[in-house]
Amino acid sequence: MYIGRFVVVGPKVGAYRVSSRSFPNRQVTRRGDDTLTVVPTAAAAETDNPYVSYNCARVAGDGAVIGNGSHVDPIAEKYDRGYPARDALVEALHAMDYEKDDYDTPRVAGVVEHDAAYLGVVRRDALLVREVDEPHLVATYEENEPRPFEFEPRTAVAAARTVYGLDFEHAVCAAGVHVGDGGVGFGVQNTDEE
Ligand SMILES: NC(=O)c1ncn([C@@H]2O[C@H](COP(=O)(O)O)[C@@H](O)[C@H]2O)c1NC=O
Repeated sequence: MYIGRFVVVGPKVGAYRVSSRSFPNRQVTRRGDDTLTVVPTAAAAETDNPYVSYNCARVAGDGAVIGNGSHVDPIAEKYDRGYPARDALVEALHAMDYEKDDYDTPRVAGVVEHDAAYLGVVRRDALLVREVDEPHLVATYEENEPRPFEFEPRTAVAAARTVYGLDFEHAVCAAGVHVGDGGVGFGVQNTDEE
């Protein structure tokens, strides 16, 4: 099954996976200490599609923000300025709305804190934002309603590796986050890594 891009978040651990039919030549790279970015690889054809490169994970507020597009930045900025995670998700997802592409692709996002997690999706027909106390998944296609999801990893690296390996089609790259007592850790899984 193809579900496109998706996030899985629970307290302490979360992950984001790029799955893509149209733009497979992409990877997650670190930008400084507090940001992960999706960028085209050298093999990628040039495109003016505005949705293929963006910050997919940022350290912010009491934890980390992940998501499938440029809305990650305003969510992180609001959350960092003191908005509760729920409100940062609602405001930024509502302001940016679903993507204006051929598929009306939803925007999905998650916030991971040490003791809580939040996820949201803005689609053509709905804006849903929810606090969760166990891991949940939401994706751009098919699985576009947040639902509980069994997710065992306990580190950022394991979270990235786990979502990359899930049995949904067209895996491209993935980012993991872990929010511990000592701060936020990131993990990355790209196609050419073991
Ligand atoms: N965030 C992303 O990495 C991303 N990659 C592709 N899209 C959008 O989704 C459309 C469909 O892409 P695909 O066929 O790869 O599922 C693309 O034309 C583009 O507008 C994206 N936008 C949202 O998921």
